[in-house]
Amino acid sequence: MAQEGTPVSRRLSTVKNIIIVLSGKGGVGKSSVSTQLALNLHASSPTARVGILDVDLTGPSIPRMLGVDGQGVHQSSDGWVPVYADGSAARLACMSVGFLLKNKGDSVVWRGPKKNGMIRQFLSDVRWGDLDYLVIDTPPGTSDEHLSLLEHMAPIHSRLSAVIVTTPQAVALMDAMKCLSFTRAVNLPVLGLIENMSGYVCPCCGEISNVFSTGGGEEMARKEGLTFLGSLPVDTELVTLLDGGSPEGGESGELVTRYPDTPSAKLFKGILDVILRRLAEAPSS
Ligand SMILES: Nc1ncnc2c1ncn2[C@@H]1O[C@H](COP(=O)(O)OP(=O)(O)OP(=O)(O)O)[C@@H](O)[C@H]1O
Ligand code: SF4
Repeated sequence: MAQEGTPVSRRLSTVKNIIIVLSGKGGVGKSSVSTQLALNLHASSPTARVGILDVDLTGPSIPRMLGVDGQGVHQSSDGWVPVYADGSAARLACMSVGFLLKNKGDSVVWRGPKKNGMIRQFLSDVRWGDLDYLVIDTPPGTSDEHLSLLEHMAPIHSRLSAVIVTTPQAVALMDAMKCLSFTRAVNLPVLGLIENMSGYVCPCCGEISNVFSTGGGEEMARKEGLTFLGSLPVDTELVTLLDGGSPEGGESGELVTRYPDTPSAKLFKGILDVILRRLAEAPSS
C-alpha cells in the first residue's frame, strides 16, 4: 500500500491502535496516567499486547514508574528490542530515552533537530512486534516533540487518537484547553479527558475526600463536547508504587502484580471501559 511506504509506517503496521497521552501543564500526572493506561490495557485480556513509548525526552519517567529503570535496551539485527515490564510474559513492552542514558538522573539537552531524529528512530527502529495498543507518553504542552510525532505518523493518522490529562485547578484547565486546540488544529481525534488528582483517597479508610476542587475537568469536557473519561484521586498507594522503585530498578513484573490492589486500579477500570468503547467507535485504518 502506498500509505505504508515510510520506515515509520512499515514498522508500525503491526500496531492496531496508537493512543497519545497529552497534558497542557507539567506535573498533572500524564506519565502516571500513561503507565496506568498501559497496565490496564495489558490486564484487559490474557492475550493483549501493549507497548508504551516515552517521548518525554528531557524528563523520561516511564522506566522508573514501570520499575524497569535499571534495565537497558539492546540492538538486534531488526532494531531495538524493548524492555518488557511484565517479565517473561513479554506482553508489556517499553521504550524510553531513559534506557539510553549512561547514568540514571542524567538529563538530555537536545535541540529540535536531534529530538526529531530521536523520535523518528523510536518510531521506526523499535521491534515492537504485533501490538494491540501503543501508548505514547509525551512532554507537557505542545512542543517540537508533538509535531515530530504527528509528522512521522501522518501516513497512519487513522490509527491515532489522544487522551488529555488535567487536574481540576483553573490554571491546569486553561492549559488543557490549549492542548485541546492543538488536537483540533492537527485533526487528532480525542478519546476523552481524565481529571487526575481529583480529591484524595484516605490511607486509613479508603474514603475519597474532596480536599481540593474537583469537577473542573468534567465541566470542561461537557462544554467542549468531549467525552469525560473519569476522575482519579490522589492515591498514596499509587505514588508509593510508581515512585518508590529501588535504586537499582525494580523486578520486572512486580508492578504488574501489585498495581491491581491499589484504589486507583479499581477506578481506572471504569476509565478503560470508556476508552475501549470509544476506540471501537472510531474508524480504523
Ligand atoms: N493520582 C495520583 N495520586 C498520587 N500521586 C500521583 C497521582 N498522579 C500522579 N502522581 C504523582 O505525581 C507526580 C507527577 O506525576 P507525573 O510524573 O505522572 O506527571 P507528569 O504530568 O507526567 O509530569 P511531567 O510534567 O514531568 O511530564 C509523580 O510523583 C506521580 O507519581
Ligand atoms: S476519611 Fe477522614 S475521617 Fe475517615 S479515616 Fe480518613 S482521615 Fe479519618
